[in-house]
Amino acid sequence: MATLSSYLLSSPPLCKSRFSATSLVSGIDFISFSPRTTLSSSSTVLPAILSLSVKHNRRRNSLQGSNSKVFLFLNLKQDWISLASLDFDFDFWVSVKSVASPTETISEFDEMVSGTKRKYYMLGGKGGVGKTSCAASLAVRFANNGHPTLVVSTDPAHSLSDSFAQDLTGGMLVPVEGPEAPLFALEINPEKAREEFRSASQMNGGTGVKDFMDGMGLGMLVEQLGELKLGELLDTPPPGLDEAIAISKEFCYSIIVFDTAPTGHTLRLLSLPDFLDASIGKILKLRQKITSATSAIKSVFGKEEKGPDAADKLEKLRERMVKVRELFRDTESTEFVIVTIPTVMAVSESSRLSASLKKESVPVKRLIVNQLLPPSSSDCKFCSIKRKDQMRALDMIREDSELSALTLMEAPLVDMEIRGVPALRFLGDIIWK
Ligand SMILES: Nc1ncnc2c1ncn2[C@@H]1O[C@H](COP(=O)(O)OP(=O)(O)OP(=O)(O)O)[C@@H](O)[C@H]1O
Repeated sequence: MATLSSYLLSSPPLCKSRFSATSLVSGIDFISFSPRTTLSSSSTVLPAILSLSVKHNRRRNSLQGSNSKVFLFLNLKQDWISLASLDFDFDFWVSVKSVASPTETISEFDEMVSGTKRKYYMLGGKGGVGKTSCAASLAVRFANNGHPTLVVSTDPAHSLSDSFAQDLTGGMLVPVEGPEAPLFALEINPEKAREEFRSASQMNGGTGVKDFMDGMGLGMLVEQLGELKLGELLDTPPPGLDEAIAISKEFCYSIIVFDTAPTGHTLRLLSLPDFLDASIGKILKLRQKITSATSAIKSVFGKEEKGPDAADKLEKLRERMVKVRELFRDTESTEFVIVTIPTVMAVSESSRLSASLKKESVPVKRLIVNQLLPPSSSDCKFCSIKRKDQMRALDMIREDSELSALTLMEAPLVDMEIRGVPALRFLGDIIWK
C-alpha cells in the first residue's frame, strides 16, 4: 500500500468529481457513483488499474461530531464506487487515479496462477465463515481459466457437495460439471484415511500398542516409550491426520485447493507432521539400536530377518509426513488463505490464526472478508445494525498488526441461487479479479 499511496500523491488525477450528500437518517449511509461515467473521456484507462481517494470538507452548518470516518468501497467490476460514512454532512471530492500502466498490472488472480510449480491453496478460518464456498468458487475460477484443478475438502463436516450441487461423497475423485478445464472434487473420507494409518502402524492386523511394538521387535520397551504417547497415536489418531495423509498423496493437477476444517483442527493438522516425524523417528532409532545389538546373536543362531514389516511401513509414513511438512512451508507453491466474516469475533480469531500460521512458518498473504453487505440506501433496522458491526470489524482488520499486512479481498453476501445453480460457485469471479 505504501507504493500505491506514493503513486497517488505523485500522479495527477484522471478525473475529479465534486458532489454533496446529506444523510437523511442517522447512522451509516451510502452514496455511490459510477467511475466509468465520470471517466468516459479517458477511454484508455481500465477500471482495474484505478484507485480512489476522497477528501471531505465539513459544511458550516454541520451538527455532527468531528471524528466521522469515511470508508471507501470499490467494486469496479460492477461499476460502482461507494462511500460510507457516519456523517454525510460533507462536500466530497473524489479523485480517481491510475496507479499503474496496464502492462505493469498483475491482478491478484494472475499472481495466484503464476509460476511453474504446482500450487496449493489452503482456505481456512473459523467455522461457518464460508471456507467451502470460497474454495469451491476459487476452484471454478481456476478451471474456467484453463488450469486443471482439484478441490479437496478435508473438513469432516463436508459441504462441498452442496456448493457444487453435486454428490461428491464416497471419498472418490468426481468431475465437476460446468467449468471449461477439468475440475475434480474430492471429499476426504476420514475413516478411510484413519484406516490407512492404522494399517501402516500395526503389524499383521493386530491392534493396539503391544502388537505394534511386538511387530517392531520392541515389545519389552512398551513401558519406556510411554512418554511418546504412542498408544494415543495408534488407537485414536489425532484429528487432522487424515488430512495430512491425503495431502501427501500425489495428484496430477496444476492447482489443488483445500477446503480445510475450522481453525483449531487446522492448526493441529499443521503441527502434526512435526509431531509424527519426531515420534516415529524416535521409535525407528530405538529399533535400529536393538536390531544391531541382536544381529550378532541372530546370525549365530541362523535366524532370518523378517520381510517388510511395521517399521518399513512406518518409515514410509514418516517420509510422507516430512513431505507434507515441507509443502506447508514452501512459499513458492503453498499459500494459506484466511477466510473471515466482518464480525468482531471472527476477525479476532483470524488474527490469532494468522499469528499461529506465522509461528508455524506457513505462508499467508491474503484475507478474504466474506459475506459483506452490499451498499444499500434503504437498510432495515437489522441491516443497519449489521452494517455497523461490519464497519467495526473492517476497522479492526485495518488496525490489526497481523491482518493489516495481508491483501484484503472482499466477497459480498450473494443471493444463494442463480437459476438453480448455487451462486457461491461464481463468488471467485468477484473476489479474484
Ligand atoms: N458470500 C456468501 N453469500 C451468501 N451466503 C454465503 C456466502 N458465503 C457463505 N455463505 C453461506 O454460509 C453458509 C456457510 O458457508 P460454508 O459452508 O462455505 O462455510 P464453512 O466455513 O465452510 O463452514 P464449516 O466451518 O461448517 O465447514 C452456507 O450456508 C453458505 O451457503
